[in-house]
Amino acid sequence: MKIDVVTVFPEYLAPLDLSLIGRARRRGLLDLTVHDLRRWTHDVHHSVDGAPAGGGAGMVMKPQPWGECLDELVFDAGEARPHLLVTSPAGRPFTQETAHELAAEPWLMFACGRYEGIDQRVVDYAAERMPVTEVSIGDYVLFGGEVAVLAITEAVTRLVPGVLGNAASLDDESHNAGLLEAPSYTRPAEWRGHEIPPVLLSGDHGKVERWRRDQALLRTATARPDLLERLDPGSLDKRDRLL
Ligand SMILES: Nc1cc(-c2ccc3ccn(Cc4ccc(CN5CCCCC5)cc4)c3c2)n[nH]1
Repeated sequence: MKIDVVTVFPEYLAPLDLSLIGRARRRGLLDLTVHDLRRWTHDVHHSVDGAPAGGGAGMVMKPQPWGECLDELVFDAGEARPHLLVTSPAGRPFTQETAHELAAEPWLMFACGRYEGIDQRVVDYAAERMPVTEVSIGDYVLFGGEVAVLAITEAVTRLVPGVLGNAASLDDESHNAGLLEAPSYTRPAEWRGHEIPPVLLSGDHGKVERWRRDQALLRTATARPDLLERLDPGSLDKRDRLL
């Protein structure tokens, strides 16, 4: 998978050099490049923003640097086109389902805005030439798009084959699709007066699986009853319904 990230704070994306994503990059599983948008400015101050048309608070990112960035990274680089992801508080909510959709794409490009966002014409112009999705990681307003890109990049790249060493972790997620995960424990068996639930030390895999399913249902009913509403009724067995 090829990923390009365009930002005025490339150092904000330094965590992408670490851990499993860093290892996947070094192994050639991810071709990830972070670009400084100021590379496509030409004034002495490398300015990337302007006063909002029609007035209002803050500043807006001007279109010219973004246009020249797209020229160099996309239009002048060949026929292929990325899926452009523009993070925004007003975007489509990013979910695990979105992560799976994006993990299947060959080329993603993230546009990290700052200030009050990017001139809308950049999004409209790009959408005439490639798939563009405005995406939000939650109903709160960040200073800019970089944190959202870090979150999305982690969620997507852990689904790319070979990136997450122990593929079993992904299987569990698919098993409990739609529910929150059950609580996890590791040794010691007793810690500051708190014990590991005995069933998990019983060696009875059937009982353990059943206990984890029950816990996932109870946790979901408590923290995210909305997810239960959306569950396919066929995925709940008779016992599940009794909980
Ligand atoms: N999930 C999520 C993604 C982002 C995100 C992503 C990208 C950028 C680029 C800039 N900002 C900051 C910003 C954006 C918009 C406003 C204007 N808006 C007016 C009406 C009320 C809400 C705010 C203010 C500041 C960004 C914020 N935040 N949260």
